[in-house]
This record gives sequence, C-alpha cells and structure tokens, in this order.
Amino acid sequence: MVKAVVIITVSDTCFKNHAKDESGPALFQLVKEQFPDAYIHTIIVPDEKELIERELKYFCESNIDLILTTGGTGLSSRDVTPEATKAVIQREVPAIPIAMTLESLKKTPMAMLSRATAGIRDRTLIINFPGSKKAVVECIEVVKPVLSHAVSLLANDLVEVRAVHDQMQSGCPHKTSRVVVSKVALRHRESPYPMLEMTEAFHMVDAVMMHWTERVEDVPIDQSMGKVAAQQILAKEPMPPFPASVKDGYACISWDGVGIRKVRSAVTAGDTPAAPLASGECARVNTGAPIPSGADCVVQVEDTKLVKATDDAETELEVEILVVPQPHQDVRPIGFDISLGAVLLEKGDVIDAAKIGILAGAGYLKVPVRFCPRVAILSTGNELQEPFEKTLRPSHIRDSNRIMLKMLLREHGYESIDCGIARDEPAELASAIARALAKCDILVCTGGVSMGERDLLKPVLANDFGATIHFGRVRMKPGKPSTFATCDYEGKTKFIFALPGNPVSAYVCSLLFVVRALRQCTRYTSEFARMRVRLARDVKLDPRPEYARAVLHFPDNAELPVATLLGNQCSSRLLSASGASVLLELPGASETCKALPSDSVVSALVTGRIDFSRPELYGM
Ligand SMILES: Nc1nc2c(c(=O)[nH]1)N[C@H]1C(S)=C(S)[C@@H](COP(=O)(O)OP(=O)(O)OC[C@H]3O[C@@H](n4cnc5c(N)ncnc54)[C@H](O)[C@@H]3O)O[C@H]1N2
Ligand code: MOO
Ligand SMILES: [Mg+2]
Repeated sequence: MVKAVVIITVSDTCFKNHAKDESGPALFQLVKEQFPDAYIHTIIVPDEKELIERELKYFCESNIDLILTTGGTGLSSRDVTPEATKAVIQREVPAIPIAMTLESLKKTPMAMLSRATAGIRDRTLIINFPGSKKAVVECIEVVKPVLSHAVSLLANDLVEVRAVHDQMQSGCPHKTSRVVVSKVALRHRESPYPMLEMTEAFHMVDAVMMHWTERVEDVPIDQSMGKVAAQQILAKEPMPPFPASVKDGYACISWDGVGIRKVRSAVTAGDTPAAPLASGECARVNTGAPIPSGADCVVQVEDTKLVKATDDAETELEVEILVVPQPHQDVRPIGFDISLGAVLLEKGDVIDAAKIGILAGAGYLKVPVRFCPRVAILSTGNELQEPFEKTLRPSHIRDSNRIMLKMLLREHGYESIDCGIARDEPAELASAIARALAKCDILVCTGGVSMGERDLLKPVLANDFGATIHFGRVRMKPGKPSTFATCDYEGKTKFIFALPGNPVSAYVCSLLFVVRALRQCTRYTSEFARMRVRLARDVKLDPRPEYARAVLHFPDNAELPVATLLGNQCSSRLLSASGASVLLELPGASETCKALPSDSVVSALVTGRIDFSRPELYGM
C-alpha cells in the first residue's frame, strides 16, 4: 500500500516563484486520485545536484514509499535531476523510463530528449518525470498500474530485513526502528509528558539511580586521583617501621653526655645496624637510617669533632660530642609519622596527591572508590555538521554541544566517550543509541526532545529500546523538554539523559542533571555549593524558575558578592554561559512578583570557576 509520497519539483524558475509550478500540483492531483489515503508532501528545489540529492536521501530515510520528481531531465546544463537520482539510488529500474519514453514518443519525438531515470534506495521508489505538465500527465498514466505493486514489493522486502535485523545483536549498525515518522498533521499539539518541578525531577533521578550510588570499585592508586574513597583505610604498618635518624650525625646513648666516643659502626639509609651500642660508643648514621639498639639519641655532625681516624681517612675511629644530648633527640620512633592502625583515608575523602603517597607508603596498591559510571555523549540533528568541516551546507550549523558537554564534564572531573552525530531518522537514531549504550552506563544526548516532527528521541527510546521515560518535561528555563529515561540493554540498566538541543539548555541541564548524577554516584553529596548573592541590576522573571548564568563581583566592604548576568539569556546563546561562575536560581514569576529589583538577594549555585585573573570582571 502506498502510504507516503513526496513530489519534488526541480526548477530554478519555480523555486524563485512557486506560482509558476504547474507540474508539481498536477502530479499532486493525480497521486491524490490514485492514493486518496496517502500522505503527500510537495517541495520545490532549484536545479542544484547536491540539493536534489540531499532531499532525495532525506525522504528515503523518512519512510517515504514513493518519490516523484518533475523537471530537470532535459539537455540543458542545469538539468541534473537524473544525475542526482543516480547518485542516491542503489538499484535502477530501467524499464520505467523506457515505458514512459515509448508512450511519449507516440505523441512527440521530443520524448527522445528526456533523460529521466528511476530506481530504488532502501525501500523507496524514485521516478523522474519530465518538467512539463503535459508530459507529467502522460507519464503518470504509464506508471500508474505498477506503482502500488512496486511499493508493496519494497515494503515486503523490508519486513524480511526487519526480521533478520531483530534477530541480530541490537548493537547492529544498521538497526531498524519501530518508529514510523508520523504524519505531521497528526502530531501531538500538547506534550503528553507531565511537567515536573525541579525538586521532583531531582528526586526522580536520585531514586532511579539509587542502587548505583552504592557501587564501589577497586582502582590502582595511580588512577584514584580525584576519586572518593568508598571505605575507611587503616595503616597496616607503622611509619617509620623502625626508629630512624632525623639527622646526619652519630647515634649515641644520651646518658653518656658530652665527651669522646668510639665510632663503633656506620649505618646509612637502608643498612641494617650491626651490633648494639655499649656505653662510650656511637654509630655514624644518616638521615632515615635505623638507630642501632642501645642508642636513644642522635647528635648532628655539626655538634661533634673528629678526634681520631685511620691513616687513609677512610674510617672515623673516635669523635667528640660537644653538646649535651637529650634523650630521644632527633630520632623518629616507630610509627612516628603513621602509627599502626591509623586512619589513612576516611570514607568520603577525595583522593589527592598526598593521600596517594600515603597509600603507596603504607603498601596499598589499590584503593576502593565510588564507582564512576561510563558516560557517552551523542548529538542528534539533521542540521548538524562536524566543527572541523570546511564548508557549511545551506541551513546547517556546526555541532557545538558535543565537545562543549565533553569539556564541561571534564571541568567537573569526569571523562566521556564521544559517540558522534546521529541524524533525526528513527533507524539512524536507534543504531547510534544502540552503539552508544553498548559502551556506556549513562548516555547523554542532545536535541530532538521537544515538539517538532523531527523530535524523535522519546519515541525511539520508548519503542526501540523499551525505555521507561521517567520524565519528559521539567519546569525550568532553560531546559523545559529535559528527558530522563532508563532501559535494559544487553542485560544492564542504562541511564539516558536526553537533553534539549539548544546549547545553553544542554549546558545548564548537563550541570543540573548529569554532573549532579555523577556527583551522586562518585561522591557522597551531589549538591553544588550554594551562596547568596546580590543582583547588580533588575531582572525580569520568567514564568519558569530560571537558571541564569552570571559572574560575581566582590566590591570592597560589600557583605555579599554582586552577580551580573552574562547578557541575553536566550537558550541558543552560548555566550551567556561563557565564563559563568554561577547559575542564579531565579524563582518563577508570580502574579505579585514579575521582576526582581537590583540589590535583591538570590541564591546561586557555584557551577564554574571564579577567574581572579580577570579583575575587571570582578570589580577589583
Ligand atoms: N512547540 C514547541 N516548540 C518548542 C518547545 C515547546 O515546548 N513547544 N520547547 C522549546 C524549548 S524550551 C527547547 S529547549 C527546544 C528543544 O529542542 P529539541 O531538544 O527538540 O532540540 P532540536 O529541535 O533538535 O534543536 C533545538 C535547537 O538547538 C540546536 N542544536 C541542536 N543540537 C545542536 C548541537 N549539537 N550543537 C549546536 N546546536 C544544536 C538546533 O539547531 C536548534 O536550533 O525546543 C523548543 N521548541
Ligand atoms: O527550555 Mo528551552 O531550554 O528554554 O530553550
Ligand atoms: Mg526540536
């Protein structure tokens, strides 16, 4: 059955003036008569090969059964429709243009000058028609009898392909999707997702991720930097494990006082002392060397005098102690630095360089830390190009979200896996998500969560992955369509934060949901530090509670820092997050309060750095 048809008029003239298009509307009428229940979409494009190709591919990937083009099949240099078609089809159907040409030749020899082609891409049949209305009417009559059957054949093929794919690993790169792009006129006019308050959304994430926050992993100490200790660690050895000299000098018996000592032995660091000292004897020792038994103090070399040595001066035989030694002087007793059983790490401690040194010194090679989930980042959107691409195609933008989120997570101490860009096509989204889920515990994707007909994230998650959408809207600005879902993938629970595509929304929601969740998993507290600040200027309130990006100033003698918003807070304007130290928690507007005057005190979440290297920003 033919369910969806696209008619593309290819003509520079009609593109400039849609009113001039006669063959497109004629085709529309004829298709409508034959398939009254089909969804029919028409567009006009100029005679540009790349553009035609792009549109053909786009509609082939959108579950369209039949694409009919009209125009651009002649001999002029601008006529490129057959070339564009040949570039996208995988198999030609040569008999269709032959049949059309044979019929047209009965009317006019001009039919010889049409280069129309026909072919198949995936499950879509594409047929070129000439540009004139008369030719279109004649040609459609020729193909009419086979259209329905051809489309059914292609659709049946797909059923088979789907069955094979369903049996295959869901990580298959060619995953098909159960989501059919619905007719745009039938889309929701109201979001079906209830709007959660922020606190409800946080509670939901906490509750759903709770069992993860208890997970612990043992990591080698050199990979534990910045992680949080998951249990108390006690010293299993004292440090030092022997009484050690603090100075380079002579280990003595303090009771002997000042006077001449026989130098009995020499002990450098790492040596084992030979014999115990007797009264009147000393042992030469170095810093860190063990004190021989019998000795109870060390006299530094500066407080002694050489009395007698061997002729070759290789060995000291006698020294004089010049300063009265005190018992225990310059000796670190066993366990002086760390006693046996002392606490090396408390549960919840953030591991730093010194702690790693302590663990190494105490013989710990691994340390139990809070488990850090693997995070993957995926951008979605037909309009997205890679930042490194030289030229920007028409109506395209560069993907800024992916790298921004990667770096934002890194700023907060978390690494992530880059999963590229997926187009807004159900099958492509499904395979990109499947590939990402295979590599991660938490998937962060951006785009495609709002109300547009190409916003397919939620249906793809629900239908293709059986995901539970815990929330799909939150009363917040920016970030209203923020979505949180979980699904089982390859027997494991995966957490999905599907964030809005607007870059600022992605930035703020990543902080408030993703970084927060990661902190909850990896630390014992998820909260950002909160501080009270004064508004530098009046602020108009949005109906939704707003997270405004701001910098702080610290005026002399002011009791609170002063916050200045980083310009226009529109959710597409990433400059408003550039250099932000805090997110101001502005309340939603009420009947009685629609704005906050300057000097009002509001709370601010410290989500960024305070850059003191730019004093002009901070009023210093
Ligand atoms: N009828 C309604 N429309 C919209 C609503 C609504 O409630 N009703 N919500 C608006 C809000 S709020 C937001 S936020 C956006 C969220 O949009 P989506 O998540 O569906 O994202 P997209 O439509 O894919 O893109 C939105 C915007 O962001 C740009 N974008 C997307 N990805 C990237 C990227 N990786 N790098 C840079 N820029 C990106 C994209 O081009 C769009 O301009 O929906 C509103 N609409
Ligand atoms: O909620 Mo949207 O993120 O304002 O732009
Ligand atoms: Mg959208």
